[in-house]
Amino acid sequence: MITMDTIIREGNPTLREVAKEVSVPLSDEDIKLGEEMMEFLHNSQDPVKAEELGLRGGVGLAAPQLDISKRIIAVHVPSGDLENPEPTLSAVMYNPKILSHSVQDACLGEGEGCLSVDREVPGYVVRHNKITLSYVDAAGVKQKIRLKNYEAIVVQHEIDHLNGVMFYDHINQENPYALKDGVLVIE
Ligand SMILES: O=CN(O)CCNC(=O)c1cccc(Cl)c1Cl
Ligand code: NI
Repeated sequence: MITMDTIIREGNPTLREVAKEVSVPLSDEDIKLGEEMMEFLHNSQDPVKAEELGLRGGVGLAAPQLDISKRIIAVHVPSGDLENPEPTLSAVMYNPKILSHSVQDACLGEGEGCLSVDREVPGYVVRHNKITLSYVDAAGVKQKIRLKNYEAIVVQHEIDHLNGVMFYDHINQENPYALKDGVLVIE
């Protein structure tokens, strides 16, 4: 089971490597890893389990955060509305690739956090507002989807991990809250 002890922290060189594509058809090992990554996200978002296991909450996770330099990410974005418990996006993605993106940029008003970063790093993380993404799903099927707003931001945070990029690499050092005209701030 993945716990906070499994997650490597900044300073570990694996976080700065470009991860390798996984072979398709998927190996049992890679399928099992994806399942464990998704289980971690579920546990981290469950108040009882998170407290029991001492987990920080997360809506995404990338294999390099487990010191495994493979292009595998898991995302589980709850709808945030108790009436409708269905997540807005829940998937394990193998070899995810951004095929195209909007001109429109966006950032989260609250900034971003990372389980591999044991500190707050304030500031806007400007990303693409909309992306067209291809990936291989847990069943080994090639998928092509379009994402926007929060879901697109989360997936970009995870794909950054596959390329050795940390969220704070995008923050303007002079003025962390500087914004170019037209950037959408997502609250
Ligand atoms: O790489 C994944 N993590 O580090 C998990 C913890 N961070 C989050 O869940 C998180 C929090 C805020 C904004 C974004 Cl975009 C993300 Cl992804
Ligand atoms: Ni992260």
